Amino acid sequence: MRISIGNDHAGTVYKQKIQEKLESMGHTVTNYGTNSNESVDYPDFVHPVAEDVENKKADLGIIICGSGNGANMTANKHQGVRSALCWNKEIAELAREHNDANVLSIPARFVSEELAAEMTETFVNTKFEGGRHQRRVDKIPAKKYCS
Ligand SMILES: O=C(CO)[C@H](O)[C@H](O)[C@H](O)COP(=O)(O)O
Repeated sequence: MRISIGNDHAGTVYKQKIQEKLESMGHTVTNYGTNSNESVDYPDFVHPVAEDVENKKADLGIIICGSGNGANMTANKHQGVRSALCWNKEIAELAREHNDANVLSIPARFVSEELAAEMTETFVNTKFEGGRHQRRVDKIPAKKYCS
């Protein structure tokens, strides 16, 4: 898979570990940084990931900030992006199975590096179930209520 990844200063170490794991699994990773621990603004590093997913240049995105919320909010501003804030493997699995999430948002300051890597593996390896969930996912865009 083509996977784009972005993070702020809170997620640099986690990103490095996750990128290594994804590459060892055979995925092609595009890293938008930051690669430093110096304070930065998470939208600058999350928008490029969401744009790749929106424009189908990436199959999935991984975004990491301190709480996961700012990154998640940023990604979900993009058309066709369904970014899920996840804090355990079960939530990551459900985000794919039920919500067809295409971006995983990781709260680096609230999960261990090991759990972050495990959630990533689960997210990438889990398929959308479709069926009743497809109907619900189709209703997520707000325009469905405006037409
Ligand atoms: O969690 C975040 C956004 O949702 C960011 O990663 C920041 O870490 C958070 O806003 C805290 O910022 P700080 O400059 O590291 O104190």
